[in-house]
Amino acid sequence: MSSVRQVNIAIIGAGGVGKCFLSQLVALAQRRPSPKLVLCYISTSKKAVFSDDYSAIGIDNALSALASSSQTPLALSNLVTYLAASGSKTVLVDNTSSTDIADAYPSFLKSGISIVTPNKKAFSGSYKLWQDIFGASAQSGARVFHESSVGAGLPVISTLKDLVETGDEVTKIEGVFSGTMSFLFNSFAPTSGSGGKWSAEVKKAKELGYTEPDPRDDLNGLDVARKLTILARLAGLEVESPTAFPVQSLIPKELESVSSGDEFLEKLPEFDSQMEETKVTAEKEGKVVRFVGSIDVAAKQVKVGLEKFDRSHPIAALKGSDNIISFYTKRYGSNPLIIQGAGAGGEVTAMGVTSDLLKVLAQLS
Ligand SMILES: NC(=O)C1=CN([C@@H]2O[C@H](COP(=O)(O)OP(=O)(O)OC[C@H]3O[C@@H](n4cnc5c(N)ncnc54)[C@H](OP(=O)(O)O)[C@@H]3O)[C@@H](O)[C@H]2O)C=CC1
Ligand SMILES: N[C@@H](CC=O)C(=O)O
Ligand code: NA
Repeated sequence: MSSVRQVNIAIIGAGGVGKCFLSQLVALAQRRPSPKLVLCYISTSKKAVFSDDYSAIGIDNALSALASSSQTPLALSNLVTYLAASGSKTVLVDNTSSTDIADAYPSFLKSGISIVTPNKKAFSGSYKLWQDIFGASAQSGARVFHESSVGAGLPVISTLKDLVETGDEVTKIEGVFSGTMSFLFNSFAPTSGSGGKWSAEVKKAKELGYTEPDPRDDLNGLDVARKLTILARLAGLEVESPTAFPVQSLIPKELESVSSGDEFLEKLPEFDSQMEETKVTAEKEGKVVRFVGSIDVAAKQVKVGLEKFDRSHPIAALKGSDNIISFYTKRYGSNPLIIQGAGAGGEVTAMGVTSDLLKVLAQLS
C-alpha cells in the first residue's frame, strides 16, 4: 500500500505537448485517486499560476487559469526553492525545449524534485551535464525519466535501458528518428505518386505539431543528432555533444543566417528546387531519399543524414510521422529488435510523459 498520500506536480510549458499532457493528467487523476495529484505550479514563458500555500490549481481549469493570470514565472532558482519547501514529494514536468530549464535539472534533482520530460536538451547537452543529472538523482533519490525525448511515446529509451541493464550487448542502432523528417519525406518523395512541394510539407509538419518550436531545429539535423546522442550515451558511448559527429543539414545555405523561424518558413519556397534535385537524383536510380541516423557502438561512430533506399525497403515504406528504430544486439543476432510507430505529435508524446510520471509515482510509493 502507498505510503505517499499526496504528490505535488509542477508543469512548465503548455504548448502542443503540454496541453495534451494536461488532459491526460485529468484522466489519470480520475482513474487513480491515490496518491492525490496536486498541481501547485504551471507556467509558460510569460505567465504562471501558483500560490504561497501551494493550494491546488484545478487541473481541468489550469489553461484558463493561466490565460487569465497576471503572475509571471518564478526564476528557476526560486522555483527550486518554492517546490523544495512544499513538504510533499514533487515532480517537475518540463514540457518546453528550453536549454536554461535543462541546465537547472541538477538543482531540482539535488533538492529532491523528480523530473519527467520530453525535452532533449539536458540529455544531449554536455557530457558533464549528463553526469551531473544522474549523479544528483542517485544522491537524492529523486527520479528522472525522459522516454519522449526519443521516438515520442514509443518505448525506445525503456527498451534500450532494459537491453543494457539485462546484460545484452548493443552493437548498432539505426533507423528514422524524426517524426518531422519521416512525414516530410513520406509526403514529398512517396514510393508512388509525385508528392507535394518541400516547403509546403514543412509548413504542414509544423501545423500538425510535429516540428520543434523552431522547425529549423529539425531541418538542420540537430533534433536527430540530439536523439542519437542520448541513445549512444545509454548504449555506453561517452558522446560529448550532438555536434561531435557528422550531421547533414537540410537548411539552404542562403537561409542559414535568417533570424527567425517565421522568416525562414516565408523564404523557404524560393529554395524548393534544391530538395527537388535531391529527390530526382534518387528517382533516376529507382530509389527514394530518406533522413536516417545510425550508431555503430563497436566502432564508436554516429552519423545523421540523407540516404537513398529501394522503394521496397521498410524505411522507404514508412507512413505519416512514423519512426522505425532497429536495435542490433548480441542476443537478437542478425534479426534486430524493431520499434515502429508515430514518432511525433502532441498526444503520443504526452503519453510518454504521462507513463514516465506513473513510473515516478510507483517508485515514490
Ligand atoms: N511535438 C512533438 O511531437 C514532440 C515534442 N517533443 C518535445 O516536447 C517539448 C515541447 O514541444 P511542443 O509542445 O511541441 O512545443 P510548443 O512550442 O508547442 O510548446 C512549448 C511550451 O513551452 C513554453 N516555454 C518555452 N520556453 C519556456 C521557458 N523558458 N519557460 C517557461 N515556458 C517555456 C512555451 O511557452 P510560450 O508559448 O509562452 O513560449 C510553450 O508553452 C520540446 O522539448 C520537444 O522537443 C518531443 C517529442 C515529440
Ligand atoms: N520535432 C521532433 C519531435 C519529436 O521529438 C520530431 O519531429 O521527431
Ligand atoms: Na520514446
